[in-house]
Amino acid sequence: MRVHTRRVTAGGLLGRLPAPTGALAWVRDGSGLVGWGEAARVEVSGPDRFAAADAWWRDFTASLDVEDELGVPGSGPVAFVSMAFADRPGRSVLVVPEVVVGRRGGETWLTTVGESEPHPVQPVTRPSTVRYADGELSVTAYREAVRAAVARMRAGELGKVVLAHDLLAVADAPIDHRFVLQGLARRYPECWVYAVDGLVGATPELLLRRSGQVVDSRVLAGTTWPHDGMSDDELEAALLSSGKNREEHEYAVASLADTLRPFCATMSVEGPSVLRLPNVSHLSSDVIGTLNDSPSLLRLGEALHPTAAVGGTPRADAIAVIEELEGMDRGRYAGPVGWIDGNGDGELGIALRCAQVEGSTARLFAGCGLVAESDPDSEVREAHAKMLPFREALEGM
Ligand SMILES: C=C(O[C@H]1C=CC=C(C(=O)O)[C@@H]1O)C(=O)O
Repeated sequence: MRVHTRRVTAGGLLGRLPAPTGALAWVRDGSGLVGWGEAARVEVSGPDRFAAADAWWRDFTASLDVEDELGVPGSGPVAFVSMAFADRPGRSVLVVPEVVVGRRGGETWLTTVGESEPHPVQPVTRPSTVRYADGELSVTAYREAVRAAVARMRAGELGKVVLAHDLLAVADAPIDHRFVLQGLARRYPECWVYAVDGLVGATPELLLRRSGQVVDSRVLAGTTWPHDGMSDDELEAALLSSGKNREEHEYAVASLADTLRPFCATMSVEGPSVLRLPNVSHLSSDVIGTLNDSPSLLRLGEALHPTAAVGGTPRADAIAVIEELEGMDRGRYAGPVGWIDGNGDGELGIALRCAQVEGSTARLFAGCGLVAESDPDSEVREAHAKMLPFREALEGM
């Protein structure tokens, strides 16, 4: 199959997506990648899903006839990736678009894969009404699950666990993924706005980016949101001095850094500082490293997932508590999402602040990191605040 990348004149990315569904995107503040059409796709599952996806991608790219004028990360063959959170059940997806448009550092490129059919551009539509209903885990059941998890941490069974719940949004017409993506991009330029196989969202958290030998990650955990008339500066100061939030954050940083360190010749951690978003603020740390070998981004993602930003500490105990107390299938929420290229480079975020969109229904997810000091009512409010980006984008606010 022939793959051809060439420079094109600059222009927006999300505005190029031709159809209401099937959008592929990974865009932050106007830069990134969008794609459409499917030249190839693979679905994998189980504990070996990363290895299976990696092997498939290596075989697929080895068979390609590539002409790439740029030779930068994201030019040449690209697959959009969305991995299931859990080993089972779960369906992970890699999609190779027929057409990719990429943009970084003032350069814009277009890649075609195989014989691409023309994709007529359809107008973007918005729903006129949206109704909400409980998902698999209602808000009240979530509060009880949080209470039970906190009791276990107070009894010393584990240090941290992240519990999530879901919410159904039902629109009066099939949801146009581009409408949601554009709304998210407008309000959350600091986030990576993404869409892969119907999972649509805007994540502030980068699991790992690999550009040659350099890797970096943005770890988030510990959250506040506007309340009690506090100013942004007061909220920030309270977050930085909160023992409970710092503990949550330290677990998340340690889980990422301790796993990444053996792959690196050098590694440094900076933080925490505060990342301010319109709906919430997070404690945020940046981890930067130089690899001592050349593992692909997918194999690195396999080692790192799930960090304690979405799982917990110890990891295996936290996964068992999540399975027992959430009792729902997270699907691809909280799994790695992003893109990889033919050199094993790419970007994997953590699929947060998202929904699985099917027809006129969206299943929204949000979770909260819990430690022994957590208060169930506050965690319910925090999860609500984390669902606002998707809700507002869907409602056109
Ligand atoms: C699990 C989520 O957020 C994670 C990322 C940032 C802060 C978090 C927290 O403070 O609980 C969570 O660990 C989610 O948005 O669903």
